[in-house]
Amino acid sequence: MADTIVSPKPLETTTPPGAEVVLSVQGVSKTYTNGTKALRDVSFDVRRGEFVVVIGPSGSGKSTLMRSLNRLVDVTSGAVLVDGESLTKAGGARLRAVRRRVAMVFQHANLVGRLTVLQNVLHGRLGHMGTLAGMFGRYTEADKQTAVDLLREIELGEHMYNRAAELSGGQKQRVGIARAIIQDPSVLLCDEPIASLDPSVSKVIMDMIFQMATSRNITAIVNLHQIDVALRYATRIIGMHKGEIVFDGPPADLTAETIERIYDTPVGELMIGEELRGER
Ligand SMILES: Nc1ncnc2c1ncn2[C@@H]1O[C@H](COP(=O)(O)OP(=O)(O)OP(=O)(O)O)[C@@H](O)[C@H]1O
Repeated sequence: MADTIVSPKPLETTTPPGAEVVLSVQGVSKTYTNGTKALRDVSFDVRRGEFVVVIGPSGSGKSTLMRSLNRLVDVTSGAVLVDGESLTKAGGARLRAVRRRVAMVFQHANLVGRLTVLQNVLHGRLGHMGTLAGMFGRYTEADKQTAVDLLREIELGEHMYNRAAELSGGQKQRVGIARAIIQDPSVLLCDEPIASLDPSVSKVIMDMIFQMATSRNITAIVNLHQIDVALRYATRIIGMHKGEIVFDGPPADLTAETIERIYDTPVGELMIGEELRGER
């Protein structure tokens, strides 16, 4: 697979200098029950408005990290703070409140196929509603209007009453993004959002994630396999290797040497686009 869907020129960053920390990962380790150490003492802070891309070879712990940030995975030690509140220690209603601030876009969108596109977007509001109201789908008029507006923004307005199962892969992912955005999160997690899409659709999806997050000042953390895409969009890149962070900095600092350290492979043997081989 040639991973050259966009040229490696970083977009303008909108990160305000000195913005507040919205996500703090403090000494996080994760050992699965089979003994695999997926994360080893991982620490970093992310500020409002940053667009962070996490790269690393298969098995380096990117998905485990992502899933630790919304507690789909319980960490073995360390802490994750969202807007200063502990996600790792919270339980019950507090946990629900903290998780509400973290939205996720999945590789396969994870929509409910038998429901309409509009209902799928509205699902992003469930965390804000009481159990009964959520069970009976009693969304507020404001929520419904926001969902319709978002669907128009992502150019799926005419499909809002279609069943989600009828959409293409790229359209489903757009709905997944709208569902995450309507949650009004502080942090948007995207776990390999373009891994199952072709290059032209991938560009549309990455542009959409970037635009929707940065225009709303939502901090985004995106797992990607494609280094050239990471360089194009990221305001900051985190490189993982065997469960550890081995690079954390701006795209301009990602040298060929660093790429080799992250992937444990000579740059010439990686499919990263010609520009990156000679010039970095
Ligand atoms: N549920 C699990 N139980 C046991 N081991 C797991 C589990 N999930 C992941 N692992 C292991 O943890 C390590 C990190 O996996 P993870 O999926 O986080 O890596 P990744 O960088 O996201 O990989 P990929 O790019 O292939 O998705 C790997 O060795 C993996 O086999």
